[in-house]
Amino acid sequence: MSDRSPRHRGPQRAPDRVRRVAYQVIRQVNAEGGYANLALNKALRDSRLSGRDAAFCTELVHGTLRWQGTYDAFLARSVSRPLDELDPELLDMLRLGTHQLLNMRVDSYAAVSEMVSLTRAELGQKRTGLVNAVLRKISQREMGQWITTVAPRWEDDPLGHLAIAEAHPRWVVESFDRALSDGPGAAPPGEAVNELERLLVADNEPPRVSLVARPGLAEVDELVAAGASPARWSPFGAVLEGGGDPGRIGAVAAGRAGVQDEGSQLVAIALASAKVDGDDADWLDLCAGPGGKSALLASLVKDGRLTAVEPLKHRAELVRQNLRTVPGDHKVLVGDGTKPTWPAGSFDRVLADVPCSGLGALRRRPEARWRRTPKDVEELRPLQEALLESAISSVRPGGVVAYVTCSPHPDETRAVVDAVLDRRDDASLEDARALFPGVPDLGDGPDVQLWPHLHGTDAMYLALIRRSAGT
Ligand SMILES: C[S@@+](CC[C@H](N)C(=O)[O-])C[C@H]1O[C@@H](n2cnc3c(N)ncnc32)[C@H](O)[C@@H]1O
Repeated sequence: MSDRSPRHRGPQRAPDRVRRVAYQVIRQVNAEGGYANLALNKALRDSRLSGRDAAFCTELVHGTLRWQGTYDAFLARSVSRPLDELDPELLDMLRLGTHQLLNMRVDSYAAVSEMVSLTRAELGQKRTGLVNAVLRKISQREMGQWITTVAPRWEDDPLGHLAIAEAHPRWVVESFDRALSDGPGAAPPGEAVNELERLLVADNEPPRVSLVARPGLAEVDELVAAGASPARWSPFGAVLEGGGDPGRIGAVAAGRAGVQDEGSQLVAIALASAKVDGDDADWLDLCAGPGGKSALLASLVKDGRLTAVEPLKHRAELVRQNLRTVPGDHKVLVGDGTKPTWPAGSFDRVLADVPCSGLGALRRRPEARWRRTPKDVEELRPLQEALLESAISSVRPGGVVAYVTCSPHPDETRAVVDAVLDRRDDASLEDARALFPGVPDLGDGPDVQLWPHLHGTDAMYLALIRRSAGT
């Protein structure tokens, strides 16, 4: 590990290598719209950081990106100009320093001194004075004191307080509050805000690595023998409690098992286990890329086939790769799910796992919460409705559709389902809760919302819709 003590070095010493890699990754993510996980993995490989250095670098990158909106509120009180007048590269430097000072056990003197060296190397000597002065101000208070200083009081504005204290944009906090107050599995009156706090805290914890043993190809026991523990509810799931690279497990390397959140497994299993009378050999995955749910559905369809649709070629290729080990006559179509190339009513079961804001998977993508906007949700709505319409038209009378999102935002979940079902007289909502055997806290139904703080899964939403003959 690098020597992190500045005391034995001269004033012009080289910056710490680990912090430099972390800073460059943060810049790439914030300046170029990159994904933290991809950029970090590449940077760790290229710089050959491993062990404790890699862990330190990961915490610097993930923590800084996850908390950056909150840190900006602190920095706004510590810089004499409005933050949007600061150069973005300087702002990222200040955020990285703030994270070390307030959220990591790095000695204040070391953190400031390291950030001054890094600023000199990356941004030039002229910027070091400002970084030194601002970070010294930040170091004068602890995290809790900063929150008390800048956040609205809980008593006056609990959502505004939580937005700062738990690092989520306010509009996201408000949408989660709506979902928890009157969505499926709503908290009892008066409890919603406490539950909201538990959700936001859970969103700030990196998830455990969750695996799926593809039915017929691998057994959970094989994953357990490789060090995983059985998942709580998915009969095909397992969890790598201590983390680590899942690729080292033979079944994963061979594509007989995969990495998949337990919530994603549960919604696919729910669709596969809904009661359907008569023919049951043709299943459709209407929005398939990258194909995690396709692979699970294809290994569950008995004596039948899955058709997987995905408009983006490179994602359709990922679906093909995910299906390569699953026996059967499965098909991948590159196309638009709203423009079916198959006759209406051709399928017995349809999954519409529609493109969404991804607000249910914030644990996985530290930068995502600050990048999404309410406009994204608004703009996705017509596509979500069109895909659900198409899914219902694609299923035969008596067959079922699962409308799924990895977002709990009510405008992407119930609002879409209600709008589409209001327009149709040939489909109705069914209670889906019985399709999640043993899973607690599913509320009053009929739709199902899973939550990170209650189920340890991504916040997956499922509505089960049955097609009737119509009038
Ligand atoms: C939430 S992801 C699906 C995840 C996938 N079911 C899985 O488990 O791996 C949504 C997918 O829908 C695709 N998509 C976007 N527009 C579409 C359209 N018009 N028709 C079908 N799929 C679409 C996106 O490219 C994306 O791959």
